[in-house]
Amino acid sequence: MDIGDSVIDVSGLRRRYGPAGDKGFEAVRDVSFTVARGELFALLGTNGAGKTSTVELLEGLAKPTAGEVRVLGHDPYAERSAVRPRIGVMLQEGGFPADLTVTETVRMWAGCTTGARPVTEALELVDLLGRKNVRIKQLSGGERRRLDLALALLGRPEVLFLDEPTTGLDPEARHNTWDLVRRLRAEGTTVLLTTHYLEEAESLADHLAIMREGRIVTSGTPETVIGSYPARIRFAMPVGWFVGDLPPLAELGVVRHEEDRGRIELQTHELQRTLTGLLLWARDKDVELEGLDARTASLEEAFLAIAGANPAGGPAESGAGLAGAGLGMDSVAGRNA
Ligand SMILES: Nc1ncnc2c1ncn2[C@@H]1O[C@H](COP(=O)(O)OP(=O)(O)OP(=O)(O)O)[C@@H](O)[C@H]1O
Repeated sequence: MDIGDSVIDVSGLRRRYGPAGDKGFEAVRDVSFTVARGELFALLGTNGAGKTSTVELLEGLAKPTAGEVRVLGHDPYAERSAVRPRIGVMLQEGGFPADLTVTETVRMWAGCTTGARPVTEALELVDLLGRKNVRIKQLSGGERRRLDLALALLGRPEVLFLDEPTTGLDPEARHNTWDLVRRLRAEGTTVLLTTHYLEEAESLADHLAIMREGRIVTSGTPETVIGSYPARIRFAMPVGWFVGDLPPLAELGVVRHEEDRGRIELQTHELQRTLTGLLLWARDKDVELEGLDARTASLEEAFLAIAGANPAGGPAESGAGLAGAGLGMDSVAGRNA
């Protein structure tokens, strides 16, 4: 990646809460990544993995214990006045005065924002125009999230930080938010997103990183992260036939297989080769593989294997995974290229 093109540069980032030693807690441990201009980067991880602690450092809300952050070429903490007008921040908890109406809230925010969008435009973007005279305390949780987003977008930011933007939204509002984020990205906005919705990351992200216990344990494009986990082929063994009757599984490219009461699952990194071998065998033997189902791994499977406390099924030897702990995005993505 051309460094001149990057909008967010994070290197060796650490964040400790409390004092050094056992009494403190290091929530971010040697995190490095780069986000290019116009890209959507998703930070994923289980509860407590360190996503918000990391994003707050990028937003300039706290000073790193160690390491470097550059947003639009500046230190967002030390040079806050240079960075703040160019970024939009949607925090997990907005916290607005409960008695103000939606319009009053946006107007108040616009008063502190350089080059703010008109109130109507901001509310239209997030589908809240119909609720403009409603008081904050009467909004639903999902409507408050959308108001948070409207405020983050008010100053037409070059970089947008979205911390779990669709939590609490119904499916329609979530899809509308995704469309809006896609539109903003198409207009050149760089977006850093944290989310627990893997479908959201899979569908929106150009690059993603999965954190566990304060570290990035894997990163790359959604395709490379998913591609390092095996595809699965499932079928019922024909009556009278056994796994041992199949061609040697290693020759078919199978890396692992399981059998449960006649149901077979083959795992492979070469889905086409394995499937072809299996189907040719079935044709030669003139048998039907009932319930045949072949699919690549999903981001959810990869996530559970990587970020979960109880990893199941490992990454490809050459792929991303726990072996990548502590590596920055480029080095891990490079291994998957
Ligand atoms: N102010 C604080 N003081 C001490 N520990 C904290 C503080 N804030 C967060 N932590 C701890 O740091 C760790 C990382 O928290 P963080 O909120 O960054 O995780 P997260 O990945 O954003 O989680 P979630 O998905 O639940 O929002 C957690 O163990 C949390 O308890």
